Amino acid sequence: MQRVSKTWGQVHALRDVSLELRKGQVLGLLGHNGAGKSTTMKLILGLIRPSSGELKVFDHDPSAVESSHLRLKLGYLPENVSFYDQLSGEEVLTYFARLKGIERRQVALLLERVGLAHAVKRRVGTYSKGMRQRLGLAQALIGEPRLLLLDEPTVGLDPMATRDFYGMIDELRAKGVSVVLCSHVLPGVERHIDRAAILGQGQLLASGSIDELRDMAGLPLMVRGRIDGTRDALEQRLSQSGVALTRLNGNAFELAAPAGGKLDVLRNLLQSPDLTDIELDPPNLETLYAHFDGQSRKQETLQ
Ligand SMILES: Nc1ncnc2c1ncn2[C@@H]1O[C@H](COP(=O)(O)OP(=O)(O)OP(=O)(O)O)[C@@H](O)[C@H]1O
Repeated sequence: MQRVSKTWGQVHALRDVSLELRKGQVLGLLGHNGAGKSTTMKLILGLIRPSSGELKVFDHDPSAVESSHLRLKLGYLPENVSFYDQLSGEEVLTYFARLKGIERRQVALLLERVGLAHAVKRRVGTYSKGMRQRLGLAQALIGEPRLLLLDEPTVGLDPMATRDFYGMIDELRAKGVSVVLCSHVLPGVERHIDRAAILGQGQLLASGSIDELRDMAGLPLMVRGRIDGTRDALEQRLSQSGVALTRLNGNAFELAAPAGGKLDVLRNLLQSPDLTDIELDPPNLETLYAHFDGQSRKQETLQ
């Protein structure tokens, strides 16, 4: 995507967004409600066209009529999956496979892969929310797509099913499948994505690998530890390098080591003979998301 904008009347759903996704990469697309995530997915699918800018999927304009063959390479799980309730899971998937021109043979394998083998003959109307979501995933995987677009894929999945889902994403990534993953459920996502793009009010607030986002944000490393005896000496030593120590219960403490000076702080800590425990908590995806989103809201208030 090169400087892509999309407007709906007065609404700027996307403004000047540039993004790139390579083969076998998983991109986490993050943003608050209405930030432009679904719009981005619909543009990639060719369901809508950009108001300006350029968008290419496998080197083609996805909305061009002659690009209909492209759709065979794409798999899409919409945010709200809805199926024909009167059909069984097997019938639903067979129907979607036929629409995509894919052999029925895949249907049973896919249902097994998403853990629905026991319910293939049951009517979808009797499925639980998580089972419907699994069926949605199976539908997105029909025809072994090269690019998967998943809108809130783990909504309704229990912790084990969520773990299985991310295991599946890791396998697909290893096979060279590219994935765009929209999620509001951030904990646990960062290990499975190569890059994150954070959208806010239709604008790209930040994008890069987790390490790049950490460098950009310059947030401190949170350090928690325990010390045998008094914390006074350590407190004094750290205050010389401008780091304040917060006393917690018992003889535990917490401090925020500045991004640029964290190694100095850690060396200082490790030299303390009384240190009995230490835990490091680098900024995670949730903290980074809150940072970039908060920064853009602050700027908006100032304008
Ligand atoms: N067909 C449409 N007509 C008018 N406005 C639209 C249309 N589709 C989206 N919008 C607007 O574009 C903006 C971006 O919407 P989008 O659905 O892309 O957000 P989102 O990030 O997917 O949000 P959510 O997390 O709530 O699903 C919103 O202000 C939305 O109201």
